[in-house]
Amino acid sequence: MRILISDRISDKGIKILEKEFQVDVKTGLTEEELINEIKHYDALIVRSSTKVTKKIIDSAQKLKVIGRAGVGVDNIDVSAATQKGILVVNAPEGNTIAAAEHTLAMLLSLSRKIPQASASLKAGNWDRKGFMGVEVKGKILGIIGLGRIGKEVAKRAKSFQMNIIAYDPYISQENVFKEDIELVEFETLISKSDFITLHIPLTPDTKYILGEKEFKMMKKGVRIINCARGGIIDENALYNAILDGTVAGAALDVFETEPPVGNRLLELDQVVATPHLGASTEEAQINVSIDVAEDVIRALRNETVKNAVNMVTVKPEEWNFLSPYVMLSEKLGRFYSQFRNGRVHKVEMIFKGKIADTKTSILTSAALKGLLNVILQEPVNLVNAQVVAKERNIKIIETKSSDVEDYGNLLILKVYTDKGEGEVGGTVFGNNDQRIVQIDEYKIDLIPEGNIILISHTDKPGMIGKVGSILGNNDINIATMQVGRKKPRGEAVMALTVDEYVNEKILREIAEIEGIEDLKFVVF
Ligand SMILES: NC(=O)C1=CN([C@@H]2O[C@H](COP(=O)(O)OP(=O)(O)OC[C@H]3O[C@@H](n4cnc5c(N)ncnc54)[C@H](O)[C@@H]3O)[C@@H](O)[C@H]2O)C=CC1
Ligand SMILES: O=C(O)CCC(=O)C(=O)O
Repeated sequence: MRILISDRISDKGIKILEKEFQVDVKTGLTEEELINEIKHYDALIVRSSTKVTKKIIDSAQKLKVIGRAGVGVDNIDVSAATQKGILVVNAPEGNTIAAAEHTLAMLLSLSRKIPQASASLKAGNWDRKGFMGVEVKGKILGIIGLGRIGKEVAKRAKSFQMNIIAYDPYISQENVFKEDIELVEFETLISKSDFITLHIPLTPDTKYILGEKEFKMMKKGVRIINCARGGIIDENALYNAILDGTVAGAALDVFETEPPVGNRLLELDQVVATPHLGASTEEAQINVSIDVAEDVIRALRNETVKNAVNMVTVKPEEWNFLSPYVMLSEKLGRFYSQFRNGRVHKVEMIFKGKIADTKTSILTSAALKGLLNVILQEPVNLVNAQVVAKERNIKIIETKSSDVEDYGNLLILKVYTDKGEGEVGGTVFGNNDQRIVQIDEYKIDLIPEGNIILISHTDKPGMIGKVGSILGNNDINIATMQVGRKKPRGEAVMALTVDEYVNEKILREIAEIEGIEDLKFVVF
């Protein structure tokens, strides 16, 4: 398998990749060049310079994973990747400290005008009046986004005796000590802070989170630090707010367009700027390079990854428990789509027992993968299964209950079609003994492997013998046989596992036996 690395990353990760794969490092490629190159690769690794556009993703022929050596994935069209079933992984932990330390460096540079003073001195001046600063002690620092970096910034700012307030709608006060950080509403943060620092991703929701309206609400003399992403601040509004004196200064590591050619903010004395250096420490670059390399390897080996962006992530301990159920779910889907017809409009996954408390979404994806791969031309995998289903107007629901009936854990795939509904249920015995235990209302005990002949019939004497002799006459060996029935001589389901492939002619011969209503040949 081949891996393309299109931005500069630390050698440490490259060496890990090279032990197992062919690795090509080609930096500075244009979009057109990447469109041509990507066809040959199973994995692509980028930092922030490469823009992984939909065109590039759509040109990929065997790409399985895109790795981002860093946190932000706004340079990757994640929804195009998901659509195509390409996994996106990032390395979110390795550069947290670097970004937090850079933020503090920017905060102090801004409050003490260090870059401006340094430039003045180097230009031959000895100006001690022009660079009067402000202390940060006792000032209010407003943090927008209290994730990994935001929290590390808070810790460090606390040691400068700043008063910290934060806005993060996804974090509650129980998760942070009130004495350290007070969680406040967005408007309160905007209007009360002396310094505002942002640590949020760039998404449609956060675009221009600070714009003209927000700058108007700020304290006069506020200072802004952005070491997260360009685009979360409206740069024109910031420019105007600096000119009208609302904002005393801004420290910017990131810009809406990078490099920020012709950006008017860079002309202002009140602006301190670095060229997206938040993660640029030796330590961080080694960390993210190793982290992304390891996750790309896991993805290429079809193992569970640590930092999936477009798929549910499961911890290794949890994966040990879940993986047989993931395999079983897929088999339930594959089984169902081979024994029932009809246009699917709703899929319900019913989880009973301890399994209901796990990350069931991955099991639902697996069942959809099994179901849709039989029906559709395009490849469906765990990454794109739910997206592909929704695109086809298939409603997906999950029903969970902790009730334990006959089995410790039970998964039921219930499918609603224009021809009615049906269900197939399964469980796992021991470590990995997967069984189908229910077909519609019939109880059964079937190992979902190999070739299975599934017969709906009326239960009566001689039925099994007739089927058996047709198979015997055609040299088909029966491995196992199961009958599920509601009552003797009523409707029943017969499932025969056979060692050989059974052709159409033999299946028709069996279907003609009196009392057989339906017959399907299922291959796992
Ligand atoms: N300048 C640089 O070189 C670097 C920049 N970054 C940027 O920093 C960002 C944050 O990184 P981490 O802290 O590691 O991510 P994280 O995912 O740990 O934290 C992000 C936080 O933002 C919060 N959030 C999301 N939407 C929000 C909103 N509308 N308002 C307020 N809070 C919101 C989330 O709840 C989360 O707690 C990254 O997305 C990346 O863009 C990260 C590393 C280096
Ligand atoms: O790769 C870099 O240096 C940028 C890091 C960054 O912005 C991120 O991790 O989100």
